[in-house]
Amino acid sequence: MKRILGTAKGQKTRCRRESMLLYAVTDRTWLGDATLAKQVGAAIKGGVTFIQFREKHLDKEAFIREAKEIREVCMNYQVPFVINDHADIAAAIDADGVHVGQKDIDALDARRILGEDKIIGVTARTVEQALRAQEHGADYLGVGAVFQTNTKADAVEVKRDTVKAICEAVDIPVIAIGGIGEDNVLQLAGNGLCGIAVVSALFARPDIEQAARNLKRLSEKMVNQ
Ligand SMILES: Cc1ncc(COP(=O)(O)OP(=O)(O)O)c(N)n1
Ligand SMILES: Cc1ncsc1CCOP(=O)(O)O
Repeated sequence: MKRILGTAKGQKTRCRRESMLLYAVTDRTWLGDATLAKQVGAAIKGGVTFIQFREKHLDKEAFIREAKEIREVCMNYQVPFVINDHADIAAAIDADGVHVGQKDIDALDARRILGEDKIIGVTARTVEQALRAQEHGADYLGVGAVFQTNTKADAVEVKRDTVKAICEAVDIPVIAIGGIGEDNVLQLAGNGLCGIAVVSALFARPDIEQAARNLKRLSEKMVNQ
């Protein structure tokens, strides 16, 4: 069932649709001599509108240290900053929110941990999951993998019809993720998406700022087509 949410006067919007246009998910795989903070800075300069800190191989101490550094960069540029999986760490370092999957804590529990003002993103691969997440207070949905990806070993493909059905079913912003690059962004047009989430199409590129510029332009075109 559709629920009217959003931007009416006096209503709280934790998550503006414009911030979902180009959502970057961090990954240290391609760091080389750079720092993640530098890479994230370049991505934001190029037009990234949202950052998710997703690091699967750091111990807790390094995770928190690095997350605080990236939070600082995002604060300087006033770009929303969420943490993947760990609502407790998001609360501890005062991140803007958390992104959780179907195997992580539920949005209701994340909301209990983070409070009313923080952003909660949820991964959804079916309309049922999407509606449940919305009902449980999710602020946006990440849907994917929409294309083949080498970045997430256990990624499951979500068909285009399902992406469209999810966008039609919910009122919160929906972004696509998984295997998205400059060559295929426009294939996502016409489904009701608010933007794209990318990892390798940014962080594996030698010129991250330029890659962000290109992806932002394409995402805008995709959303408005
Ligand atoms: C924006 C966005 N969408 C989907 C995901 C995937 O989340 P999840 O299913 O929890 O998988 P992991 O990221 O934990 O591997 C995401 N991270 N971001
Ligand atoms: C985190 C995640 N969730 C579904 S696919 C994916 C990885 C996307 O990475 P890439 O943009 O490099 O394909």
